Amino acid sequence: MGPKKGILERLAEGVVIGDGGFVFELEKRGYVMAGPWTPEVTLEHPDAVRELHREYLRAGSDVMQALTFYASDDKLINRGNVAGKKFTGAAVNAAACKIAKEVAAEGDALVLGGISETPTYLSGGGKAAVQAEFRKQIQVFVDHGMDFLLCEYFEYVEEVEWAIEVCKETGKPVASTMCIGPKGDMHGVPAGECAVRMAKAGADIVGVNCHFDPFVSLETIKLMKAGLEKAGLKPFLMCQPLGYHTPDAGPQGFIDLLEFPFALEPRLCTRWDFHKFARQAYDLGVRYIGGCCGTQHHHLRAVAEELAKERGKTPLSSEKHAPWGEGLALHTKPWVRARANREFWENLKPATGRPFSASMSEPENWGVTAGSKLMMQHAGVTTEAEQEEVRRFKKGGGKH
Ligand code: MET
Ligand SMILES: [Zn+2]
Repeated sequence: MGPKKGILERLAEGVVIGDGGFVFELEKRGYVMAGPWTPEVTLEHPDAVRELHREYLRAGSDVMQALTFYASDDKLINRGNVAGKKFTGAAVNAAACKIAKEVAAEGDALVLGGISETPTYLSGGGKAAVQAEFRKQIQVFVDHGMDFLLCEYFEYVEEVEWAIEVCKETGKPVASTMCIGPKGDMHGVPAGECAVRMAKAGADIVGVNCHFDPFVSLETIKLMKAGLEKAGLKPFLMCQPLGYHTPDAGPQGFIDLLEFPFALEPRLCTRWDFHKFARQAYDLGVRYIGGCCGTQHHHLRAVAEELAKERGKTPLSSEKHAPWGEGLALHTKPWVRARANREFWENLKPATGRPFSASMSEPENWGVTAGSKLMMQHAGVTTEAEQEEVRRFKKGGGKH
């Protein structure tokens, strides 16, 4: 085998599959604490991290993203290091890089080092202080020869511009995803403008991660794409959404849902939702497709199976998963065998099994929030005239 193809080459040739949600999955498995969400697990339980990388590789993931989320010193020291631990960003990040490289070598995957928003920025620290935090992390990625860099989970475009600037100093390809929805960043900068600013700062790949479901995230990508086209910019597009449905979320996404983070399971997307997402993302021109919080092995495998033709290969774990549920043809019960087909799974509207489960956690907002259009469609309000009526009703404080 010759040298590995780089990320930009792979994106130019076809579609790249990202990874799933590490901190969320490892929280459920007992290795990460919800609240700080910091990844000391790379030092405390490296095997748990290694196993999750392997699961994603088996699902078709082309990139082993080192588990470096929130591993800046300012975050670890002030809001991480649970139970008196004294791990530094450098130590956590170095361990993460080592594990990612080890598993990547078991396949043909690239390795990626990522930085995310900092408490220093959120508490009003200036550019120099914020960039100093990033520089420490990025030095570790350079020392470990990571293939490319990612700025992910930024709520403010100004901070991600500073992040991209530091990443560019390395000469490595840079990807950049903000955790924003169709309403834009937390200062109200529109999504299209955020994309343009990320690209102008030098990002080769731009898009969104986290905070919103696959379909709301694609709405944001559409706005980003329109902004980029208008500005004559052509970075690759990237989308790593939640594995949860969030049509009722406001501008800050799932963080504000009452179920965040411990009762989101009834909102979990199915693998069939991810088939649909992968197709829509691909058709929209998104070439880097993965997942964030809540996404698991089977979501990524669904992306890889949906795009098997485009990629010219199926994931390793398809060995145990016939397309569209066809493995059920071997079931002993005839009524289950009847579900061994695409039509059945594509058209199924899964129940929650909870007699008092509302479809929206804050149904009173359903005409006015980010995904309101989708919510209305779910609720059967399909024509533009009906939707307008709902909007008017909601704006009038519910008075008809
Ligand atoms: C809260 S977003 C977390 C992103 C990170 N890549 C992870 O999956 O853990
Ligand atoms: Zn996430």
